[in-house]
Amino acid sequence: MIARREALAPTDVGQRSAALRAHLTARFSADFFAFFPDGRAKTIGFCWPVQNEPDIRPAIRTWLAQGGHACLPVVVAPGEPLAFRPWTPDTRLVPDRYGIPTPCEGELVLPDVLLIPVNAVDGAGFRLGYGGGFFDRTLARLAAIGHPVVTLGVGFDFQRVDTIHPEPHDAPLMGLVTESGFVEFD
Ligand SMILES: Nc1nc2c(c(=O)[nH]1)N(C=O)[C@@H](CNc1ccc(C(=O)N[C@@H](CCC(=O)O)C(=O)O)cc1)CN2
Ligand SMILES: Nc1ncnc2c1ncn2[C@@H]1O[C@H](COP(=O)(O)OP(=O)(O)OP(=O)(O)O)[C@@H](O)[C@H]1O
Repeated sequence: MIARREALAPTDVGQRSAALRAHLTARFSADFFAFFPDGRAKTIGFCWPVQNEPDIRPAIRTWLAQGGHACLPVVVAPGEPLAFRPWTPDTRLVPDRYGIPTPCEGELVLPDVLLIPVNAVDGAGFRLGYGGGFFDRTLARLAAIGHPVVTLGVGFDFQRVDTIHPEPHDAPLMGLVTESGFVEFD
């Protein structure tokens, strides 16, 4: 799946990403966050695109312009949950151990919504990532501290599969956004 995505031409990734972003920004309205009734400006956790992952950065800038907040994941160490630091267009990013641009200084925050790239995703919302277990450990940690988070996968249509053969540690996504629209999982 990674090889298929990396084989996409830049213009193709650009067009698919733009379509995906349109579905995303269409949800940046009251009903998207209706299940957060406390009126706080919400923090969206997103990933800096690598290896032809969908580029949702323009949608995040739209979110910031609407008064929202954003953050990026920080790999603290293998085997640990992810941490998160705030992101604005002025934030300095430094490649982490995997080469992923990462904010290396500043406070730690928690996301209310996690937009997480998928390498594959199945009909029940189970995600195949890069095999680090970071996403599942992070969700387990957020659940343990009682911090609610909405989890949406970000991917392309061809990455949808019948089953990724989930293991007990796998936590399903609540929804998925691709170039053709939104899917909500049970
Ligand atoms: N853009 C982006 N950032 C992200 C994620 C993501 O999925 N996409 N992650 C979502 O959780 C976290 C990073 N997840 C990672 C998980 C494993 C490896 C890793 O072990 N890489 C190996 C090669 C693995 C392989 O290809 O089989 C390496 O680079 O040596 C890297 C990053 C945080 N940041
Ligand atoms: N909640 C957890 N607690 C402890 N270990 C975990 C947890 N979740 C995952 N792991 C460990 O991480 C390993 C890799 O998980 P998995 O193959 O699901 O990664 P992934 O979701 O593809 O990776 P990533 O989210 O980093 O892209 C698992 O085999 C397991 O050992």
